[in-house]
Amino acid sequence: MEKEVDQIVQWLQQTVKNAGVNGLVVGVSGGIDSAVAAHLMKRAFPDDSLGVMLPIQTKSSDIDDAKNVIKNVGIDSITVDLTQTHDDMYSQITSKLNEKDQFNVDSDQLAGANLRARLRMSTLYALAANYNYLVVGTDNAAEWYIGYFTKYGDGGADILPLVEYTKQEVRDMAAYLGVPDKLVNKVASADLWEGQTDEDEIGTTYAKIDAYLKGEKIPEEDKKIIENLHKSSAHKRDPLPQFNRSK
Ligand SMILES: Nc1ncnc2c1ncn2[C@@H]1O[C@H](COP(=O)(O)OP(=O)(O)OC[C@H]2O[C@@H]([n+]3cccc(C(=O)O)c3)[C@H](O)[C@@H]2O)[C@@H](O)[C@H]1O
Ligand SMILES: Nc1ncnc2c1ncn2[C@@H]1O[C@H](COP(=O)(O)OP(=O)(O)OP(=O)(O)O)[C@@H](O)[C@H]1O
Ligand SMILES: [Mg+2]
Repeated sequence: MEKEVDQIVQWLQQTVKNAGVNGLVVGVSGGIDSAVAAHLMKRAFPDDSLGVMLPIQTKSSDIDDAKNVIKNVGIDSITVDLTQTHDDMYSQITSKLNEKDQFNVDSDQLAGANLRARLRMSTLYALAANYNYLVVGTDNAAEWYIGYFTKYGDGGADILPLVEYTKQEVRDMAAYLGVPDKLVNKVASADLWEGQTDEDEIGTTYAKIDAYLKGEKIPEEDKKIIENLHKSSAHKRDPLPQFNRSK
């Protein structure tokens, strides 16, 4: 693990150097992925790493977890509460749709949820520009493979240090980096709506997705879920479709 961590840290340093910027910024949610990212960043750039807490109607226990991550890592931090901004924007959008009698209740939960992720992304980019930093995305291999992220939301980032690590590998790395057990074993949640958990929404478990990615045999039903999600989220990983004049 020590070697893996050293390699990621060196890669972070090299990538920042190649980009001609000063350091790195990440959103810290109180979840495991951003805790690991923050630790790695602190190792790479002790004086040029920023952890940002971006609550949007966030539970106080998650805010406490995020504060503890900031404290344990010893990283510089900023909190920008986006609750009011989100509520204003969301109500403007829905009231305009209601005026036209075109508000789609069925898509509402996800549309509102993705708005949160995109507001967080916008805030991180504003801070990145201020400090001349890059935005660190926290997607792991499982999330990336099935497209479990908001396009241009948490998926909108400059670099992805954890994208080749399974969820379990991220947990193992967290334990090595000294993240408290409580967080290492915390149920993964995107914090996009009350009571949301990743595994409930996805319909399979991280353990099964990790196993699938390692080429191990998993139940047919889970394999189908994973393969369907991978296929339907290809547009999030591929380059943008561009009209080609010469064809
Ligand atoms: N074939 C295609 N080619 C090009 N673009 C295509 C497309 N199909 C849809 N699109 C576009 O993509 C949009 C749908 O993608 P997107 O907006 O991402 O939305 P979607 O994939 O529907 O939802 C995001 C998922 O990621 C989860 N999430 C989000 C944020 C954080 C986390 C977390 O773990 O923390 C998890 C969230 O709970 C939800 O399950 C469509 O509205 C459309 O604009
Ligand atoms: N309240 C928040 N404040 C700051 N950043 C956030 C917040 N919620 C989500 N994010 C950002 O969005 C990323 C994606 O969320 P995701 O839930 O996948 O990761 P996590 O919370 O770090 O770990 P886990 O998946 O175990 O919950 C986070 O890693 C973080 O960078
Ligand atoms: Mg989370």
